Amino acid sequence: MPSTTGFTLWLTGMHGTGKTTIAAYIAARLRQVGRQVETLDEGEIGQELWQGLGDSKEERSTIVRRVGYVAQLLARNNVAVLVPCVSPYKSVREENRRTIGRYVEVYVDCPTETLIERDTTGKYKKALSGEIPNFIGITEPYEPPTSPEVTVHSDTESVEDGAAKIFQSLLDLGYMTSEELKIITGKKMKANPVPKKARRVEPAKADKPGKGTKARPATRAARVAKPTSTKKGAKRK
Ligand SMILES: Nc1ncnc2c1ncn2[C@@H]1O[C@H](COP(=O)(O)OS(=O)(=O)O)[C@@H](OP(=O)(O)O)[C@H]1O
Ligand SMILES: Nc1ncnc2c1ncn2[C@@H]1O[C@H](COP(=O)(O)OP(=O)(O)O)[C@@H](O)[C@H]1O
Repeated sequence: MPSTTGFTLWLTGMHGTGKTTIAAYIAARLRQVGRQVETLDEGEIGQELWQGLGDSKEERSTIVRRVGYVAQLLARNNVAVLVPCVSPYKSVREENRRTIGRYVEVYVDCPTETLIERDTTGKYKKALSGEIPNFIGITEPYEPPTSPEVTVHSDTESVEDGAAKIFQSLLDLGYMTSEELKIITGKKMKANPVPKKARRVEPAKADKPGKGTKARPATRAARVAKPTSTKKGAKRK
């Protein structure tokens, strides 16, 4: 028996891709089977945990490490922790993967053009006009994961489709049981166990960008409207 039934489901992706929506869907279903669930939403917990921190690469990395630390504390105490967090830098996410353990990375992907069209919060408009400087995916690169456990394409897959892939991965990794998933999905899902050796814990070495690791600077978006200001270290808006 593992020493905890907790795990961390880390959803990374640009702002507006659907991380929070998918996390809320998963959280509700985990509660349905009696799981203790915490969602660490960077927007909500930010005021408490990183009040005053700005938007430089270093500060963003600190934020992601802090969220990772809290996730680790909760997950080792049987909590299913959901983390919808842009977390743009691959090296920091991999650092968290190593320290947190029982970690499942979900890359929520969506073309930048679609994000700009959706723009449910108006942040892309502000980023493109330069009102929000250093915006990830517009004026700052987003580094996509190379081999996440799950990739969800939120422009072509529904929330339910994305969640089904996530549940399958949780079953394969042994973090959820087929009984729990039968209650949630109404179907008998079969596990394709991931051998312990094949589980992704990357060695602690500096990241070299390789195939598929190219950062996404949203070049088209940047061409659409060049922001008027690129001030570093500005406060998060
Ligand atoms: N500069 C920059 N670049 C990219 N994304 C940014 C930036 N500033 C804020 N955000 C994202 O906006 C989401 C909500 O932000 P909030 O204003 O509620 O809070 S906060 O900025 O996290 O403090 C939240 O994203 P989601 O978690 O995807 O909703 C923030 O990460
Ligand atoms: N397949 C999908 N998965 C998730 N969200 C989607 C999808 N299709 C459209 N959306 C919409 O996109 C928006 C994503 O917002 P949100 O979940 O807050 O994103 P994020 O947390 O990544 O910033 C929501 O309005 C949601 O309804």
